[in-house]
Amino acid sequence: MSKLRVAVLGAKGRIGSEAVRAVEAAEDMELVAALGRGDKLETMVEAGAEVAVELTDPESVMGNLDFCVRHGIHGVVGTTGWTDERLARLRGWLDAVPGTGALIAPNFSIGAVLTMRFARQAARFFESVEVIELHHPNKADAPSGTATRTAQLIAEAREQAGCAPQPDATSTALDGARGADVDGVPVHSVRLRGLLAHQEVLLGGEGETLTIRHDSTHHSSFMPGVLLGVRRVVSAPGLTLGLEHFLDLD
Ligand SMILES: NC(=O)C1=CN([C@@H]2O[C@H](COP(=O)(O)OP(=O)(O)OC[C@H]3O[C@@H](n4cnc5c(N)ncnc54)[C@H](O)[C@@H]3O)[C@@H](O)[C@H]2O)C=CC1
Ligand SMILES: O=C(O)C1=N[C@H](C(=O)O)C[C@H](O)C1
Repeated sequence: MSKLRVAVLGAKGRIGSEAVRAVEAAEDMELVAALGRGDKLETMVEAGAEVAVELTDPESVMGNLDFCVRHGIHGVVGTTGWTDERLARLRGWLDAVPGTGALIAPNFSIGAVLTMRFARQAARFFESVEVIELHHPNKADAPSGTATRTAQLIAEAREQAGCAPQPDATSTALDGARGADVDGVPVHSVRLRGLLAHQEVLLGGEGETLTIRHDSTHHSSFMPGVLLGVRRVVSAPGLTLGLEHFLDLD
């Protein structure tokens, strides 16, 4: 069986270095390029990469994906900073190169994917819902990509179910006290030394609350999802948003 030829972009970063180790350890994959900032993307083409695992930063990701798609290299993308406009641009590039696929995974860990799924399921049954994400203080963006996606999924579910806007009688507040508003869902970001990646979804109704909490305590939590993405993206042309599409969830 021939091995999948994989490149990692952002190979010296916190998650990128873990991905390099995971790809090297996978029996069905060969790491053919491990690129850091300033390295030439052409190296991937010369090395015959079939899939690029993109783990850089929001400033770099679009240029890297543009290059990958133009060269028929599939993308498995964990980098954050996605907007509707960016997703539409990526879809356009993928449409122009039929057969090429890209997975955008706001979170590669199974627990985080399930948190998003459970939050979406629960959202319509409660009057109130807020998201708290907690990360290490070196994280560049806030809110996290996972929290943003979680809030979007909650908002979609509530809109489909015809839920009323959340009750909130706040009439005066310090800037930021009520968090960021993501499609009507308050999202609060904590940055704390000692943490890695954590999220709570708080749901409240009359006389009860439900808390869904997920903790990634090591970057290894993301690796089964990264490897699954690499294996599946080669036969999933176009844009796949969320690892859940590659998991057999109900
Ligand atoms: N989807 C997921 O499950 C996860 C996503 N992330 C996301 O991955 C991204 C990276 O996170 P960290 O590793 O913590 O950051 P980091 O800052 O430790 O690593 C990023 C690396 O990318 C490099 N880089 C920047 N531009 C580049 C370019 N054009 N080509 C090649 N390398 C380049 C940087 O020099 C750095 O070494 C962030 O957006 C983060 O939110 C992080 C963990 C899990
Ligand atoms: O920067 C991180 O660390 C993480 N980034 C992703 C995000 O923004 O959601 C995934 C995970 O939370 C870790």
